[in-house]
Amino acid sequence: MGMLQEGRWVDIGYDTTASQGKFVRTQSQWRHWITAEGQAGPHGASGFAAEPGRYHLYVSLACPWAHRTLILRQLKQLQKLISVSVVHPLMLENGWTFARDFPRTDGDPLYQLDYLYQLYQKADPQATTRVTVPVLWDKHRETIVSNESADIVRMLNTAFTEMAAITPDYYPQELQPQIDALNAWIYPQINNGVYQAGFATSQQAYDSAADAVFDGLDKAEEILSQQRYLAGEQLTEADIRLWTTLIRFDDVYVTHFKCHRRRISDYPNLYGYLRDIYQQPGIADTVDLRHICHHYYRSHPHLNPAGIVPDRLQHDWLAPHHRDAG
Ligand SMILES: N[C@@H](CCC(=O)N[C@@H](CS)C(=O)NCC(=O)O)C(=O)O
Repeated sequence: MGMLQEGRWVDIGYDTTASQGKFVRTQSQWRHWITAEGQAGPHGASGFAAEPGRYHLYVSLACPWAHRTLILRQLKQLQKLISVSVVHPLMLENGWTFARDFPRTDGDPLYQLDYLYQLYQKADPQATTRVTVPVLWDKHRETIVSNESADIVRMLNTAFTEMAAITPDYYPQELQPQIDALNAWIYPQINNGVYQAGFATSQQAYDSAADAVFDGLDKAEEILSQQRYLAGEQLTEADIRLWTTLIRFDDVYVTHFKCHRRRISDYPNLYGYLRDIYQQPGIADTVDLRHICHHYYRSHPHLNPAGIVPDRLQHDWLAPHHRDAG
């Protein structure tokens, strides 16, 4: 693991000493928006108009944040408009790489680079930044539009409406306050909470992160005992954001991040909901447990020095979920 410092790659891990053993995720630095006409979005510069073939999405199939963007690309049927490529699952001293010696990796189809940090250097030769996926890249201007998945999800939801098939709106106006309120606790308690539990370097930081994770899961279980999805009967962005953590939970977060108090398969509603979303068109294709398990168990030598990948759980994610029974 490492980062760019004034344009140079330095192999350093996350420092938790200044935060009493607590893992603090850094803010994404590229926050422009693709919009229908290229007008500026909620922040960032203008000039990123929605055009077929202009943008490329670099993802890891292991990463839950990248996974959100991949799912939106499927749900919004943007496959022909936005190209995608998959990095190698191992993230070690060179960060994410474009190595091809693992199934379903694509290398770098645009510039044949070796490492993702070289793409960041291309966008800004002087950058001081972590080098994260997803990256939404503009092939015309040869720069990063955004490396913040929460924003990418929103722009994929709306920017290409004029040129893509008609699809549902996953952040509909009338549900926005409710979705924002859900994201406001699901992100810190669950999405980022599992990382805070896993990367904690003090008992206290671990204890409070694990409590937050399971409080959050209990709360989600309760909501989903009343209704099919988090914001009601309609699938929204909030569900996709929760779901990419749930699908990794039993295989990885239980063991590797010590979130072992309960598994998702112990919660009847969360488990049915996990299967419900898994079974929707295009979603199962975005899930790759080999990438997920090899990434986590082999990319964090401080947590798992021998890099042993546990044997596989037997999931039946295609079993009936009965959540559409009404
Ligand atoms: N805020 C970012 C976070 C993305 C992120 O942290 N991705 C992880 C992979 S799961 C990563 O690339 N980490 C590399 C690093 O932090 O050096 C987003 O949601 O897009």
